[in-house]
Amino acid sequence: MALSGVHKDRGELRIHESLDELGTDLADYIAELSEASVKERGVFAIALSGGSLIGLMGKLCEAPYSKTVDWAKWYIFWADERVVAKNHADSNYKLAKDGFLSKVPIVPSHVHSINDSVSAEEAANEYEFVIRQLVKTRTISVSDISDCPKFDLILLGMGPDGHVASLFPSHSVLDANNEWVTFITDSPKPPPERITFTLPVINSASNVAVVVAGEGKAEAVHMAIDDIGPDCPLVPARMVQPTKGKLAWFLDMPAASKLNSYVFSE
Ligand SMILES: O=C1O[C@H](COP(=O)(O)O)[C@@H](O)[C@H](O)[C@H]1O
Repeated sequence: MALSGVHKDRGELRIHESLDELGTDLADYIAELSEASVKERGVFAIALSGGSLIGLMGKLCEAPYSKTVDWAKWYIFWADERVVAKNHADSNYKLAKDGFLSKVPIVPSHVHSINDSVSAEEAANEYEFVIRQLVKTRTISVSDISDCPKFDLILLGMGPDGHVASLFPSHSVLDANNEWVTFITDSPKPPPERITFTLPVINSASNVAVVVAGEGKAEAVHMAIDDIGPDCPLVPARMVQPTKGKLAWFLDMPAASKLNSYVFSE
């Protein structure tokens, strides 16, 4: 790893020389959390995002992880999904299925994707209902300080505008705090109809990792991590602050290139 350290209030920073190195570190991190969770709870409840994240998780499909991870204990969810057919090029499910889920022996009934044949509102409600049933059986743990589900790991990407999941800057979706899963029909990034975990759910997870690569996201990384002062706009990624869980940033050098140098001091 090129640089690593713990920021005073923005979690662990893991900055990598290359995407290859980032991919290996990310696979190690996920495999370690899976092992710890299976040991403690017997299962691993992980929520994926779409976008570049899935490609960066690719090493998990290779040795040694393909053989050593206890895939039968994994339960898969999505932190956000586009409300399109599952075979549509924009589907986060399709992306994960083609790039990851079809390459490892995850139990098909453990893969919890949205109902793509209903409205965004209904899909969000149904998805929350599914999660509620799995919280009752403790397949998904429950937060001890809120009524929210406590996923073992939520993996997030981040857009150049600082959005995470489908929580976009200056959008009212950022204020949703009565639901676990909500919906939008006016996403500034196509497609417009999406469902998304709300901030309280993301911030109740045991572990949240934000995985970001590329110079085009350097400004958003700076806004999400550095001390930027009260007058700067609050990007959604900065609102990711697990209450009791751990936050980790997986960055490549170009994405980290606008961070203030003091963050590297540890
Ligand atoms: O629209 C979305 O974008 C973000 C970021 O995607 P990336 O390709 O820039 O990494 C993604 O995390 C989210 O799941 C997706 O729906």
